[in-house]
Amino acid sequence: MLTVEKLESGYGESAVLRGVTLQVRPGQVVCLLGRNGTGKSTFVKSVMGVLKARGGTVSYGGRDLTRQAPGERARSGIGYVPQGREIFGQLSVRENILIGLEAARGKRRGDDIPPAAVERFPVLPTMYGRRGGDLSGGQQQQLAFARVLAAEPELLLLDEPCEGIQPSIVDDIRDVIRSIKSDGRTAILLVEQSLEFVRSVADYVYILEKGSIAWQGELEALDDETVRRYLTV
Ligand SMILES: Nc1ncnc2c1ncn2[C@@H]1O[C@H](COP(=O)(O)OP(=O)(O)OP(=O)(O)O)[C@@H](O)[C@H]1O
Repeated sequence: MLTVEKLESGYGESAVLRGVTLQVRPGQVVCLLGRNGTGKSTFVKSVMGVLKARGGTVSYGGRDLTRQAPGERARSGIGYVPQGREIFGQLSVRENILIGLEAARGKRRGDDIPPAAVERFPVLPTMYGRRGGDLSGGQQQQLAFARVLAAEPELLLLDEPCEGIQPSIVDDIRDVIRSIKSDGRTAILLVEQSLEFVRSVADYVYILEKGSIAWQGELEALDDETVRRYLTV
């Protein structure tokens, strides 16, 4: 469903991605690993179109999205939870979710939050009136998920969703990812540092090094030697 071919991207003079090819199939959980600074976030941003690709192609469901704006990609069914969550701190929890819905569907249809947004986060409806900025880190991460799940995406891009979050909430996020996976309607491309977390959710793994894919394979093939070679710091 998502096919990225020979993607090149970077900032100013510096080239970060030098021809990255990756695929995500329907319902799959694909993890992108790599040491710090290898370009994992750059990759996800380029897939979403937040950062312009300098070469290569991004296609989704057979459509070439390479030159589409992020909003267009969202309307095609791609949901993005950025690193650092990017909650609107001054807006209420309800507004944060409705804005996600509006962004993905073009315009707002009333003020109803669809059940799909919050069914996995029972705490959120009890906080609809609170400011996003007043939530804890873990609650903000749940809100960031709810904001994209509201539009029922077919592909979810998750950039380090467990970063800076306490262990009990990490377990909750793992449960959410597993529940999305078992529904089988939404594929996930996950950037994650914790190998233990990756082992508990992934189907397929790609490892980035020096701007290109150094290793790829089924989760079961990710052995200690590969981890030492490409991931140990
Ligand atoms: N806005 C930016 N402007 C210039 N350089 C950037 C910018 N964002 C990232 N970089 C550089 O691009 C490279 C890749 O960064 P990126 O954040 O994609 O890596 P990452 O693999 O996601 O790292 P981490 O695991 O630390 O989040 C790094 O050298 C980083 O310093």
